[in-house]
Amino acid sequence: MLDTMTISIHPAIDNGIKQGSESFAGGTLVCDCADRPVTVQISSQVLHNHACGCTQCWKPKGATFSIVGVVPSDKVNVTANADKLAVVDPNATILRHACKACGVHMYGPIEKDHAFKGLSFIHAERFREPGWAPPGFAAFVSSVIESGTRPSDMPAVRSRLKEVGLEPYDALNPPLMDALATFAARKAGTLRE
Ligand SMILES: N[C@@H](CCC(=O)N[C@@H](CS)C(=O)NCC(=O)O)C(=O)O
Ligand SMILES: [Zn+2]
Ligand SMILES: [Zn+2]
Repeated sequence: MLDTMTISIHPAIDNGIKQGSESFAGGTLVCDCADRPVTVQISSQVLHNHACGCTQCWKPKGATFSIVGVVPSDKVNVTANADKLAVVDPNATILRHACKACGVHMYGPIEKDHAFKGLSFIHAERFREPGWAPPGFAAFVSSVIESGTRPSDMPAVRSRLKEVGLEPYDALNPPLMDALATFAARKAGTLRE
C-alpha cells in the first residue's frame, strides 16, 4: 500500500492548496499551446470548486484527480482561437470544449434539462491570474480506479484527501446531491417545499 505522503492527487493540491482571493471576479483561461493558444474570458469567481476523480474531466499529466468547478454559462466568452475548440462527447451531459491541439478542456456547459443547466464546468488552474477559489471537497473518488489507481491504494487516497482537507465522496458532495435529487423530485411531482 502507498504511504499517504507519496500519493499524488494533483500538483496544485500536493504542494499545498493556495487560498483564493475575496476580490477575484474572473480572469482568462488559457490552454497549453505555445502557438495560438485558446483563451476564454470568465467574468465570475469559480463556484463549487472541487477535485474530481472521474475519467471524463481533464487533468494535467500525472494527476490522479482533476480540479473542476462551475460558473454561469453567460459569464463564459471565448476570446481567441475558437477554431481550435471541439466538443469531446456531444452525448455527454457536460459539453466539454477541448483544444484539439493540446487537449486541455476550456469550458463545458450543461445545456440539456438538468439541475445544473446554465452552468459551465471550468478548470480554474488554467486561469492566468491567481485568486480563484480553491477546491473544497473531492468527488467521484472511487472512479480513480477506472483510470488505473489500484483498488488496494484507495484507503491511502482517501486518507490523503482528508489530510489536505478535501472530504472524499464517491459522487458529488451532499449539497450538490441534494440539488440533483430536488430537481428529480420536482420533475416527478414528489417535491415537498
Ligand atoms: N465512473 C465514471 C463517472 C463519470 C461521471 O459521472 N462524471 C461526473 C462528474 S464530472 C459527471 O457528472 N459526468 C457528466 C458528464 O460527464 O457529462 C467515470 O469515471 O467515467
Ligand atoms: Zn491548446
Ligand atoms: Zn469529473
